[in-house]
Amino acid sequence: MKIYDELVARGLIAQVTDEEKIKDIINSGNATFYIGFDPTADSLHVGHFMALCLMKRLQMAGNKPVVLLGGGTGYIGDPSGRTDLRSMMSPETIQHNCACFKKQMEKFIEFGENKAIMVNNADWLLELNYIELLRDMGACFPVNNMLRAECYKQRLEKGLSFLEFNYMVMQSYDYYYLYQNYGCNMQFGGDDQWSNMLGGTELIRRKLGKDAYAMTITLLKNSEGNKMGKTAKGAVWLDPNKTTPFEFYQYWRNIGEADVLKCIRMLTFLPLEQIDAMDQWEGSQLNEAKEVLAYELTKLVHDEEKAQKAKTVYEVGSVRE
Ligand SMILES: N[C@@H](Cc1ccc(O)cc1)C(=O)O
Repeated sequence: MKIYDELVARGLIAQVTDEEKIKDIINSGNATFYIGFDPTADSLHVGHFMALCLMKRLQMAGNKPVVLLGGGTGYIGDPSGRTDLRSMMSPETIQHNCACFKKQMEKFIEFGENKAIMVNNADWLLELNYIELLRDMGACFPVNNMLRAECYKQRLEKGLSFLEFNYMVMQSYDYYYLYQNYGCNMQFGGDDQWSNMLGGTELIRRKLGKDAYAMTITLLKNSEGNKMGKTAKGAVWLDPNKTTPFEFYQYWRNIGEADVLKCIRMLTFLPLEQIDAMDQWEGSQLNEAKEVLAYELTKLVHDEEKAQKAKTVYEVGSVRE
């Protein structure tokens, strides 16, 4: 099975700008694609993990990943899909968080010559000149369209500042910059990024007369429609000091029966045939499926030994109860 069909079969694709083109390019391993990560905390979380796994899947199919750290966009903060106002981060926090992200990412993605590359948009965004940028790019962003963008919907009721309104311009500029400097012709991201990504493809089309593509991945929601990867205590982090391997294991081990197969399909690297066979499972077998999910993910994020240990501790705990 080719990579595009695999992504479809895993339920990972939400929206695409041009399905046939994207399919052709990623199936032939000719894409240089990027995903951006804003340094909003000192650890990655489950949403980032999904994006990194997508990178890995595409890299395994021969495509070239560009990981973009938002050391520049972090100064603004993406309002996409959010109702709350983000607090401004200090330059020190931004740099610290970028360093934490970098360290964690290196565990998942192979960087180096002919492998993935990592860039930081602080390198080009922080030196932009305001008047120059407005004259160069301003005309490519029709405000009437921007105001209709899905990502601002909730914000238009509650208030959207000019600072945040500019976020889309920055992300679009990134894509334009990576297109020109790295031959990057595809951008991926969470589904809430769709409008920001279209801003970029449109900018490339208007400024350079070239086609560039965008594809979003499905947000991970449970059967009740709530975003997954959160507990009462907050996000499920990848940093073992913030969410221990056991807590991480436990989170997945306790998810709803209705969600377990979907998660195995979207988050693990188990072969699809094996997952399809599990589709018929019911009753106590679903418990086994949860075990598979929790084990596989803990192994990917931490390591096999920690996964085994978490599994044992969990079993001992449930016998005692
Ligand atoms: N806006 C993205 C991060 C991002 C930053 C810069 C980009 O060029 C692309 C993506 C997010 O909040 O998840």
